[in-house]
Amino acid sequence: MTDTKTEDRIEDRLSFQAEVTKLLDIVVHSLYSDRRIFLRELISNASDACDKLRYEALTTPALREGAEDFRITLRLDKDAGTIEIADNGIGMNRAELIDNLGTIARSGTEEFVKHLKDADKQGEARLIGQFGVGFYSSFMVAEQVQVFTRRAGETQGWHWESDGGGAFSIGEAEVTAPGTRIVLHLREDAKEFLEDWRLKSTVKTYSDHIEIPVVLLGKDDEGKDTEETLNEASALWTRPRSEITEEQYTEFYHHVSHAFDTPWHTVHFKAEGAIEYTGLLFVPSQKPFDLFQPERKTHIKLYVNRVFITDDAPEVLPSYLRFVRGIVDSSDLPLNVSREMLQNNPVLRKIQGGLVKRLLGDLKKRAENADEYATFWETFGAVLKEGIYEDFERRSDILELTRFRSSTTDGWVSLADYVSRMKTGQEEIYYITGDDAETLKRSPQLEGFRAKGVEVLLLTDPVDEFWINAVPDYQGKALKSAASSAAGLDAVADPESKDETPEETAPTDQIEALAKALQETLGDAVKEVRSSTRLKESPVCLVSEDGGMSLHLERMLKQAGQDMGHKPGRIMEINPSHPLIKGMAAKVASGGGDLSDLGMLLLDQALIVEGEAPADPVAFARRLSTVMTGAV
Ligand SMILES: Nc1ncnc2c1ncn2[C@@H]1O[C@H](COP(=O)(O)OP(=O)(O)OP(=O)(O)O)[C@@H](O)[C@H]1O
Repeated sequence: MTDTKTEDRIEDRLSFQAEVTKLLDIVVHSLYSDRRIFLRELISNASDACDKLRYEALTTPALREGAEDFRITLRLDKDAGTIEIADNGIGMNRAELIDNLGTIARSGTEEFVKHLKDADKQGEARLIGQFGVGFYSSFMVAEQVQVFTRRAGETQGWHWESDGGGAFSIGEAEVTAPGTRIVLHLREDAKEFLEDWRLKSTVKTYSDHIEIPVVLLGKDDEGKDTEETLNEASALWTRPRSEITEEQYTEFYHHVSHAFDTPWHTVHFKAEGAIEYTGLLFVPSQKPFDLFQPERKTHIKLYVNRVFITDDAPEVLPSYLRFVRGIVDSSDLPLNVSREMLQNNPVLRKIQGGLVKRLLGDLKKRAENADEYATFWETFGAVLKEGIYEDFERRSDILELTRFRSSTTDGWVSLADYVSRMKTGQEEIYYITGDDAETLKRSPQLEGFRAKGVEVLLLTDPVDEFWINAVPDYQGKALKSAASSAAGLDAVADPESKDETPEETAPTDQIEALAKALQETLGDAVKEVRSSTRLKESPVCLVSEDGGMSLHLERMLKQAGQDMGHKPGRIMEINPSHPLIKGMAAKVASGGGDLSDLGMLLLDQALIVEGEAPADPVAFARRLSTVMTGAV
């Protein structure tokens, strides 16, 4: 830290957090093709600052005086080449300035920036566009940015300044009233923003929905002060739907969500009845970056009579709908409701019920268009599925909305689709879990299913392992893992066209003897070795015990470093019609030879097919070499 003295002010010079420097570098070097968005970001921040003061004033009477007549003012100075954006909102003190304008507050963005490769600024920069860079977007147009601010309730004002390089300076300043004034010293190539018309049209395009007036201050020909309000200045959600354009909804979505995509779905409605509220909700078309963060936070802004209360009330929506953005405004909550009071609040719980019903109902309607719904499902399906085990009441609704990859068709299928084409004699809905649909489709456990043309749902999201066990059946048909020992296919009729003669199998007693010998060789690596009815081409596969943990879940837990505390009950199935197994069975029957190497190789082969490493890779390689040597 170095101290410099500017105009009687002692200024501290501080470095930006490394990620901010990186981000600024991208911002300055062509982050967006449309640079106008800096204005949207700054107006959005100013409006948030007013919302915050209005809320704090509800519980802190000392702040009440300044918490009215909110407005955001813009001033152009062509001679100085500056644009000023000022608000009379909450303001910032020194610590907040350093924190807010020196670091990246949002952990997801920070993580993302950390991983940005300098080499690919253009490509990755486009991605960060989804997150929004907020205040830092000023540096797209400004070579120097100054902030003058005073926190409501405090008397000391502060000055912050930076040229967007690695550092900023901060010092005391005289600021007459609470709020924030940002002065952008425009770059030569951004002077176009000094034109009134350019500024006005930008505000109209991007900030019309802001509830607080955005006022352009100026002078008329005689040098008298003028004021012109540039936006509609009424909360968008209070306007009739018919008067709101698609573009206005999208801009509002950008404002509330800090995202840049076009919403996949917009729902704007007024609930009337015992509890009244308005909802304006959006389903994004792109994944918000924090979707899989452990907090699983929802992001709905809660208003009471148009006063912003919080965007952090977990009760507004359940976690499995955390991808939804937007606002809810109710007059049935007390205006002085504190964030704490919102917990277990019965009114809010009812509102949540209404919102969930509405959203799931809308998804159901949108699901009628399979292609459109597929884009939603691919983006948010994994999150929505959490509701299957978290929201018992809505389980069946969510199950109806769930889509699956399938072993017999491309594209997405629903459970209803599956049931409608179940085979004669088939009583169960079969699924298999794993990391990747293509590999699952080819897995040996499914050979028998393939041979009988029985469809198997391919579950590849980690969450599938959890909900699937919570759902015993769908329309009375049990959900059964195709990779479990109990997946009996015997009842399912063979395909009519099946005319090839069945493969000759080894005699049952020989197979039993082989299974016993293998069991001895493999020890407790497997719980049981037994003859298979499912295998058609492969000699061997592993299956889990009926009702036991799936092999995939076992792997997931192992990768997550979780000790399962016991040896899993894996069962090795051998194919009695495979030449290798027949040969081994004959050898056991004739009492000849040591089969331990072959036995271990069989197990390792089954493990490899599962995507696992052989238990002892060195021993595996040695055994394989021995066998290969015998073959040359
Ligand atoms: N005009 C303002 N008045 C008061 N605080 C502000 C103002 N502008 C910015 N801030 C503070 O600085 C923080 C960082 O702003 P910034 O725009 O970078 O991010 P953000 O608004 O939180 O999110 P996003 O990056 O999506 O815009 C804000 O969260 C807010 O606390």
